[in-house]
Amino acid sequence: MSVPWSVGMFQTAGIMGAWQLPENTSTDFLDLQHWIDMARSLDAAGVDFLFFADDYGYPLIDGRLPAQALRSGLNFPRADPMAIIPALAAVTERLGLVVTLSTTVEKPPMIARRMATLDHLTKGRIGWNIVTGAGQIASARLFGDQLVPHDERYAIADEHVALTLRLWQECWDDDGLVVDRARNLYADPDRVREIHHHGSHFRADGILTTPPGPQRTPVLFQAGASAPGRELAAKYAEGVFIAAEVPAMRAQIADIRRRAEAYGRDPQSIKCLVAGTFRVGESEQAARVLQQRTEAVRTLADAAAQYAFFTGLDLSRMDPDRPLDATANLTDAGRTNVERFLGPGAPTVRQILEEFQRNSVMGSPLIGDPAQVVDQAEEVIGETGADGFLVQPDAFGTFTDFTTMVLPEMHRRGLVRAALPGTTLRERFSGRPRLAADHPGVTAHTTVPALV
Ligand SMILES: Cc1cc2nc3c(=O)[nH]c(=O)nc-3n(C[C@H](O)[C@H](O)[C@H](O)COP(=O)(O)O)c2cc1C
Repeated sequence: MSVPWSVGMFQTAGIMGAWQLPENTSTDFLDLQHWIDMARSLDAAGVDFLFFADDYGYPLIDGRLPAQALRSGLNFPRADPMAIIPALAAVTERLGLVVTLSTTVEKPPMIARRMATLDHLTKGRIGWNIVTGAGQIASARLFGDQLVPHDERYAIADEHVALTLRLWQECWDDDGLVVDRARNLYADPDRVREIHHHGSHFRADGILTTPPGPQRTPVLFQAGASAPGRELAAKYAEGVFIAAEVPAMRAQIADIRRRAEAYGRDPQSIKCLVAGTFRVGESEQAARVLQQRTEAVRTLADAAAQYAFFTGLDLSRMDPDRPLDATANLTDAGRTNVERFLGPGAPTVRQILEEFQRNSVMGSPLIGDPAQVVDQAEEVIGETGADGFLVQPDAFGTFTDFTTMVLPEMHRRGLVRAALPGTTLRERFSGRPRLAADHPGVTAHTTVPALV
């Protein structure tokens, strides 16, 4: 736990909040101006970063997209957030930009090159959210691939990140790019080198052709809280996104920090951000009315389709009066939202559906006037040991309620920084320009002979 808190903002390149409400503007997500306006206002508000979740997958039940997912716009449709990022970099000065790329779908040199390019274009404000893929069943089908079993996806992710880090950390020295016209020397052959990686899942002999940007390696985030997900976070993440009930989040954070210590990392160097919904109004009454309007547009059928997206499980076919079967956790889709509902005092299937109808994956909202929601936020941070929030969009798909009502109250209490230090995302997020000295991207670094 640390003060000041880090504050990031959650989006997808799709519809957000309760799109059925007339005030919701997220239906403009295919209009670049929608994103430009949002990024500008977040830049002015001084939050740490704007984050885009992403996935090639979508809800799938019995091998088909359920009609309900289309009707209600559930994790469908989606655009590609990577295409939006450069435009946002051009109209903002301080805002960090964090984007998701899956280690199951993308190959290491592709991620390394795109992220290194974006590190330049954003002037060191880019971050990578490492995931193995929530909607992996639909994604594998779309790509014509076999569904890779859950734990193997994480083994692939581990090797993927190790290789991608080598491409960022080892191929170029800081002074490899010379651009000396008098000496006719563009890049120095003594300061650029091949890496060689021959692993179980990847093989690479070559060079990342993009020179390092201001951060060299983008800030590394991770999301996916199953046991192997927490292991991946403990090894590589600088920031982790979590969403669950408070006791579960406390346990997840403690577990990630414990595992990080076993990797020789400072456990406090991993910042854990709670995915928080701030349902705020000028008065508690106004906030409750907004919450009711938001809940009213979601049905139990919506909840079932969305649960299927995250877990591959069809709750609508299960006995509503019993808890999930313990074997549910053998699913080869995401497991965070299965593990979350197992164990002592486990809810029934009906209760899980009702929880998903209200809050989907994000846990209970903080509801009230600005002072009340910030009181609740302080409690969540105190009880979980988290380091800040990944703020969900409001009911209208934007962050206006947060930036105009909640953030000023956080500032008044000294919970967030008055001014952002440094210029890069990593400087602001963790106070250092590059990966920490105990990060495996640095400790695993071996000096490789340069080109001759
Ligand atoms: C705030 C937050 C953001 C997330 N963003 C993504 C995302 O962009 N893409 C994705 O595939 N999974 C994302 N996840 C994780 C998924 O919910 C899912 O748990 C994961 O991809 C599957 O891994 P698991 O088996 O460890 O749960 C996010 C989770 C949280 C809490």
